[in-house]
Amino acid sequence: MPGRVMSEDDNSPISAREARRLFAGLKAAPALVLAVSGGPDSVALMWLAARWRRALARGPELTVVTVDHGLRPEAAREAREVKRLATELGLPHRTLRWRGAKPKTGLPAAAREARYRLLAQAARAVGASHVLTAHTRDDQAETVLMRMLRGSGLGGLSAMAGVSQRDGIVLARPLLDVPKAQLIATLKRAKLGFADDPTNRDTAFTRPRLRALLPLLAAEGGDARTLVRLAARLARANAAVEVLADGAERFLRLRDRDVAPQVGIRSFEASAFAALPEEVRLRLLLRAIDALGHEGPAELGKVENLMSTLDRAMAGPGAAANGRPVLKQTLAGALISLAGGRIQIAPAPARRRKGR
Ligand SMILES: Nc1ncnc2c1ncn2[C@@H]1O[C@H](COP(=O)(O)OP(=O)(O)OP(=O)(O)O)[C@@H](O)[C@H]1O
Repeated sequence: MPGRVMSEDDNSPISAREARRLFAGLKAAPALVLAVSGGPDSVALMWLAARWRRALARGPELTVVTVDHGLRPEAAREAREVKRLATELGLPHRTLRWRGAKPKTGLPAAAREARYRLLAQAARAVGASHVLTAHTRDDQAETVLMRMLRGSGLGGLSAMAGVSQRDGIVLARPLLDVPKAQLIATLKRAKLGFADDPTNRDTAFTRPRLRALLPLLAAEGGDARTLVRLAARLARANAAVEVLADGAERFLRLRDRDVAPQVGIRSFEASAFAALPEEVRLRLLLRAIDALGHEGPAELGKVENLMSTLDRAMAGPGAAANGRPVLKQTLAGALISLAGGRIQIAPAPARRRKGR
């Protein structure tokens, strides 16, 4: 099948009308933090948000925040450049530094974690309800691809949500359906410069390597739009499974009404649990382990292994008999046991905790 040809719209600058639609849900917020690295996407976000806000009689206060991860010598200069642009647009700007030890492995993930923590702190400091990032449709497609290669579950393959919560702050991605090419066109039209972060092309990292694959996939018909559509469909299925898991949890609790609830312990009747669909059982285990374990979140693959072990133990002799547990296993700081026909999930004893 020939590759999809980009529509003209994919390359056109974003109009004021289109920007009003992108930011429509944010009008009533008291204040917004714009996360701006100085790269093209986030400079475009800043410019579009400033233009949108100027056209409103009343609307949220905007504050631009740049995080300097302390990893590249140019970062401080780039932050100053963002400040200059923000000031030109009449917006206040703050630079926040990631201090402390940097890990030797998993540096991009640790930097991202630190960045979101600092952005949430900045939002609280200025009374903002939301942090806005400039993730684009291309970023979303890369995320889908990364997670496909990792063999992620439904939740992971749903990729990034347009709106989510983090540390009590709403994380919004208003440009998630916008192709990067449109942001570049917007910058060109506005005659705005931006920083070129070489890490984005550094093939020592997975994401840039996968980014290079995207044109090849597009030539086979799997362009960004297709990958993003896949993520949206899986997000829908994922939301449905979550609702089923809510219902199953209520059902199991109802069946448990004769059992005195113990604080900090979840317990399911094993036969009722076994009758549920596999994906729902996995969610229930994941939820209980994440809620009660102290090393979460649990890895999906490990919970899948645990469930196979549980299935075998439930089918084996002695599972329903009272007495010694037929299974006892720790996972992500939670202790899972099967005894007397019940599955029980509790915090793992302190002495089993990592590093103690
Ligand atoms: N150092 C940073 N300071 C503030 N916000 C950042 C920073 N790095 C990333 N972000 C935010 O997170 C979004 C996605 O991050 P990602 O690493 O994909 O962006 P980037 O390639 O560094 O920069 P850009 O998306 O601006 O081109 C950015 O669009 C931006 O909104």
